[in-house]
Amino acid sequence: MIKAIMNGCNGKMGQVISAICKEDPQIEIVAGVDLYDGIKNDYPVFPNISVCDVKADVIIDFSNAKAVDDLLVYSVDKKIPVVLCTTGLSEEQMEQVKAASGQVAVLKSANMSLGINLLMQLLAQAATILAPAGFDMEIVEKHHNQKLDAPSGTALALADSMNDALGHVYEYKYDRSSERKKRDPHEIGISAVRGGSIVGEHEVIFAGLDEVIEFKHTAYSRSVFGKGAVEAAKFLAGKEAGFYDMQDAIRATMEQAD
Ligand SMILES: NC(=O)C1=CN([C@@H]2O[C@H](COP(=O)(O)OP(=O)(O)OC[C@H]3O[C@@H](n4cnc5c(N)ncnc54)[C@H](O)[C@@H]3O)[C@@H](O)[C@H]2O)C=CC1
Ligand SMILES: O=C(O)C1=N[C@H](C(=O)O)C[C@H](O)C1
Repeated sequence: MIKAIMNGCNGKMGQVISAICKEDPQIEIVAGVDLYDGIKNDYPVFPNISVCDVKADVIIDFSNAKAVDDLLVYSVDKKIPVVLCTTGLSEEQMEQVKAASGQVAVLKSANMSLGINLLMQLLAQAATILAPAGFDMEIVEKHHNQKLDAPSGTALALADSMNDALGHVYEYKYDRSSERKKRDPHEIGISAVRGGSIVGEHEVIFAGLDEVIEFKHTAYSRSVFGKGAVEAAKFLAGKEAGFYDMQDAIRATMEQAD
């Protein structure tokens, strides 16, 4: 049985993961961490990860960007692999994540769903054909009104998958209201919509001359992220130091199924 610490256990995703693990005989949450203590869980909950003294094989993190610095220190110090799902990290924090992965296994993904991870591969392929043919690339993402970061980590990851495939020559454009000028062909526009209880929608538009191709992913429930994160935790427990992503976990799960 894999023993997991749930960082951000009393949040929306923390509670989804808790419910999934309760039904899974391969993984158990042995401790939680959260600033908010208003939920009763069947494991001990600590207000900060630095005071968590429960032994574990892996940490699953869905918390807040501000919590990630302490999380990385703890993970490196205790040599516990971490599945890092929190979005909105700064560039400095991304450097810290990379540095931590030199000492412990870190799996970072802005989106744990199978659909988005497949979409990244499809977009890389589409971009290499459509961008040189003059198609403009735009991303529109929609999320619930409680989300703190914008644009979503997923929108940035989708843009990165196209930009990586195109040799990193594209700039990301988040706002067109500050200047009056035509769209630069070497930009990827990213727009964020916030409202109600939308779980997560990502639409990628390739707009060419007289034709438009659109790719769209809709998450109808948070369990698509939760299931992916739990599979990622099972994959990462016991792994040697290194930087892993969701594609690594999906590949391993598919190889096991064969
Ligand atoms: N990678 C993925 O597939 C997904 C990533 N996310 C990301 O995960 C994060 C959490 O999302 P939600 O659960 O929807 O948010 P939420 O706001 O419902 O939950 C976050 C929880 O973290 C707690 N928290 C805040 N500071 C903390 C600290 N220093 N230590 C421990 N806990 C702390 C909060 O009290 C709260 O209970 C966000 O960054 C979100 O964008 C969300 C869904 C999917
Ligand atoms: O905050 C959320 O809810 C989500 N955040 C992630 C992101 O920023 O991409 C993933 C998912 O879309 C839900």
